[in-house]
Amino acid sequence: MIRIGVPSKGRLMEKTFDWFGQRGLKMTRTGNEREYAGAVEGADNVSLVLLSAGEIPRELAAGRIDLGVTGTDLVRDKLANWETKVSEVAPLGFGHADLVIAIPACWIDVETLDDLDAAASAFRRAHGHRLRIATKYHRLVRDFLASHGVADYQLTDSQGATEGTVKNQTAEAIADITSSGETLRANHLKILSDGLILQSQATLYRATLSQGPEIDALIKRIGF
Ligand SMILES: Nc1ncnc2c1ncn2[C@@H]1O[C@H](COP(=O)(O)OP(=O)(O)OP(=O)(O)O)[C@@H](O)[C@H]1O
Ligand SMILES: O=P(O)(O)OC[C@H]1O[C@H](OP(=O)(O)OP(=O)(O)O)[C@H](O)[C@@H]1O
Repeated sequence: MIRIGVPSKGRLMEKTFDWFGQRGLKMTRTGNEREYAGAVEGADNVSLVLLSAGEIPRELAAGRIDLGVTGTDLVRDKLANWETKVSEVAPLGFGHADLVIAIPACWIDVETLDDLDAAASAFRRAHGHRLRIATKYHRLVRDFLASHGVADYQLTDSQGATEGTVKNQTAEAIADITSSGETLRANHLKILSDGLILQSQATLYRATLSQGPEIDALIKRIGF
């Protein structure tokens, strides 16, 4: 049995169902609207596993699902050496979002990562602790800042409503995804001019642990 992991709710689930539907695999949720159960028509031996988008990278890495749809941001953040654990079958053309670093719009002297580095050192001298950046993307943010020479900061974990942490005074800056930019604007935040960490989109991945002619044939059948 080939197991395909798909986000269990919202726009990502609906668009993923549409995407597979256009390629001859009809996916549906079964049971009542709160039950996380699904079915696939149009191919034998394929089962649908509805999962949180954030858990799909781990399930792929463990080989508990053979194929999975989730954002490139989540795969790259949750899996160390992600290229060894999964391979990209196809970008799906939806779920676009940019992972960015944003700071208070009122910090008029801070526009770039170099400015942030200087502001972080000044912040530490003035406050006795490091400037806090709130995010759920720990690996991606750490790697990005290290590669740009920014070191005088600390990450604060934020699993949601991250843009609110600055107003709530639990962080001075944030790293989060944005698409329309409205949430950043509404929370009086601005993106650093060189603060784009990653452009993400929903992507179909194959688990490295899942090899074999059955999966090759299914991937070929959907056109890849
Ligand atoms: N506003 C948005 N516009 C476009 N894509 C988005 C947006 N918000 C989130 N995404 C993308 O959707 C994917 C899932 O995001 P997220 O983990 O926040 O989903 P969720 O529905 O909250 O999942 P969970 O079930 O884990 O709570 C990520 O890859 C992310 O980049
Ligand atoms: O640029 P925008 O179009 O305003 O979209 C960006 C927002 O969308 C996501 O939040 P989501 O609604 O998924 O909730 P979350 O805070 O739980 O992540 C993301 O975390 C931003 O907060």
